[in-house]
Amino acid sequence: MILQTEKLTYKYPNSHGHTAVDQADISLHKGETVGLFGESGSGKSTLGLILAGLIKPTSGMLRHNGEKISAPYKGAHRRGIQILFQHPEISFNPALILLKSMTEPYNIYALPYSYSSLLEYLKHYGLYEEHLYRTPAQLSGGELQRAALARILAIQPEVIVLDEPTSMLDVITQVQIMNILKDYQSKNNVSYILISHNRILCEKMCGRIYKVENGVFTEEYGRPTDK
Ligand SMILES: Nc1ncnc2c1ncn2[C@@H]1O[C@H](COP(=O)(O)OP(=O)(O)OP(=O)(O)O)[C@@H](O)[C@H]1O
Repeated sequence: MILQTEKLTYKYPNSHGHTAVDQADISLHKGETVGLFGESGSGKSTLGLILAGLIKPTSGMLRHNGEKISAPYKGAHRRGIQILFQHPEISFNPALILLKSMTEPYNIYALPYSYSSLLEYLKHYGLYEEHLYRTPAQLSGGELQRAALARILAIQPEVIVLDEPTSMLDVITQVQIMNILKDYQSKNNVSYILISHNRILCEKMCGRIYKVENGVFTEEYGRPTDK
């Protein structure tokens, strides 16, 4: 089991007692895609933020590869669990050109790269030299989301939380992103948590689905994946 939660609970400090995530028991295996499906406000993104180590649960426990972890993650946990947001701007410093943002993970994790290897790598994401000298505001939503994904995959995480990764994109870019994710998973055995209010997408991508209603996560079995 790569990720497991036990009675994970979260109440926002200003929420007057409302429980955003209510004793969630979630499990994720290596190479698996699990869906979190539910209406707006049901608690999906909050659980995603907890799993990614960006907020600390009010109570409950989270394990990564059997080891108890708590935010902010460090070392292998930090590198191993990543999140792709619906709005990729969140992940980029607005003042930096893309070249600076793209080299960041290589520098943080001391991974080898060269300018030409970076250019070659980015080609697979439909990004070219011309894009590297623009700031996030000078890139389209689709380009920025592909850059966000390229940046995450460069560090070879074990788990990626995909929080509505395609809902702001046109259909062609949606398909591109989903194909990159599927292809990467088949080669690297990465695990995904797919957060979506789109039942069809969840059923297409996920082996298992948790239905989310008012903070309560209930496991359902979706159709087998078509990987
Ligand atoms: N920063 C915050 N402060 C207080 N309450 C919040 C905050 N963020 C979310 N909430 C509340 O927590 C609950 C769960 O929100 P969450 O964003 O996790 O839902 P969601 O299922 O991801 O919704 P969506 O599909 O619209 O993104 C909602 O009632 C929401 O209003």
